[in-house]
Amino acid sequence: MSLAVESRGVTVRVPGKINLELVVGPLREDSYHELATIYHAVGIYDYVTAIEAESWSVEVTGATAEGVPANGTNLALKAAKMLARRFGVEGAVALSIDKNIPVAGGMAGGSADAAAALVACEALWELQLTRDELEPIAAKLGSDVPFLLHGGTAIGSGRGERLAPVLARGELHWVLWVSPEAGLSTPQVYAECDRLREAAGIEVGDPTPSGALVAALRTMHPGEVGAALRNDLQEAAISLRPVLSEVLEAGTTLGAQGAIVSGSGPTVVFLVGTQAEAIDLSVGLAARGPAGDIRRATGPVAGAQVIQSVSPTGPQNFTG
Ligand SMILES: C[C@](O)(CO)[C@H](O)COP(=O)(O)OP(=O)(O)OC[C@H]1O[C@@H](n2ccc(N)nc2=O)[C@H](O)[C@@H]1O
Ligand SMILES: Nc1ncnc2c1ncn2[C@@H]1O[C@H](COP(=O)(O)OP(=O)(O)OP(=O)(O)O)[C@@H](O)[C@H]1O
Repeated sequence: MSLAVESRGVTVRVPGKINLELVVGPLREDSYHELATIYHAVGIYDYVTAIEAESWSVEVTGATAEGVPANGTNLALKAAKMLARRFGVEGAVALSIDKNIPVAGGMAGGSADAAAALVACEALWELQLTRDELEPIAAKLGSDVPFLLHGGTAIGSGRGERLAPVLARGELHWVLWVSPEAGLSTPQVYAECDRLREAAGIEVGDPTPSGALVAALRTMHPGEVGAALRNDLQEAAISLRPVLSEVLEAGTTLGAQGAIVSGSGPTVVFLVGTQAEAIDLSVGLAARGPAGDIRRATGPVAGAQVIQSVSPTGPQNFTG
């Protein structure tokens, strides 16, 4: 995307995330669940451009734009306004979002756009803030937003907003099954998880990340990482969307080394060993799996990054 030269603007690229591990603890008094999660940013991107403007606005285009609000409820616009309020910025911005991350798909697309809007506006307004300094505002916008500021692979605790880096060298190859139906609501999936636990008489304690996954991430061996994937919301997502169990089974039968629902779903992700295996699995799933959009991505990738900045003196491009 390129900007008109007469306007000052910044474009940020931001990835979606999956949760390699999502251990859901008890419901807290503030209505959030205590979590132990391992976030992993994957190379499916939204692009958020912030241009100096007289009044606040947002427009949404791109492959997955349908259903995304182009008004004050858009999380990216909320993020830009919150940053302006916090630092006494008087101007406004016109945001445009080029959307490719599945919507309500469990890949934190709205959170990604919010993180991107913070990074874009911070650069546009020359606030000189570090990512760590943006984190408290990010956490107010949503539990997943701080992670999308950083990307990579990281442990999340608290309600998911407290981050610690994980040593993960190398690259993982993923095949994604994206639901052709509407997405799932995150609060509904958490509520279904509570309901299923209550019905089964299951009481959970404080969540802790499993050593097995952290150890597997040190070698990045796909068989070991695949065997250690865990998502406590998976059963709830399947309960609300039964086709997901067929999707998981189809990918496993076709040779995936790991198969898991992403976050609150309904996107399903499969881990394979190489790019060639990813192509083979995509072809097999498209031919024999339940109907869905099949995509490929690698991870980990960086979080929100400025890729272009335009001023009256001309554009400046950044690699990323
Ligand atoms: C499913 C995940 O994507 C896994 O990373 C996140 O936990 C959801 O993160 P998010 O979409 O940024 O969620 P938020 O916007 O903070 O919260 C939306 C709703 O999800 C539920 N929620 C979220 C996070 C959490 N730790 N416990 C919860 O129960 C709550 O009902 C909350 O009202
Ligand atoms: N910029 C945005 N992009 C996508 N959805 C947005 C945005 N702003 C607000 N929304 C609203 O948020 C809802 C959830 O969208 P999102 O794509 O973030 O879900 P998700 O990927 O399941 O989230 P998570 O994985 O963080 O639980 C959408 O249905 C939409 O109404």
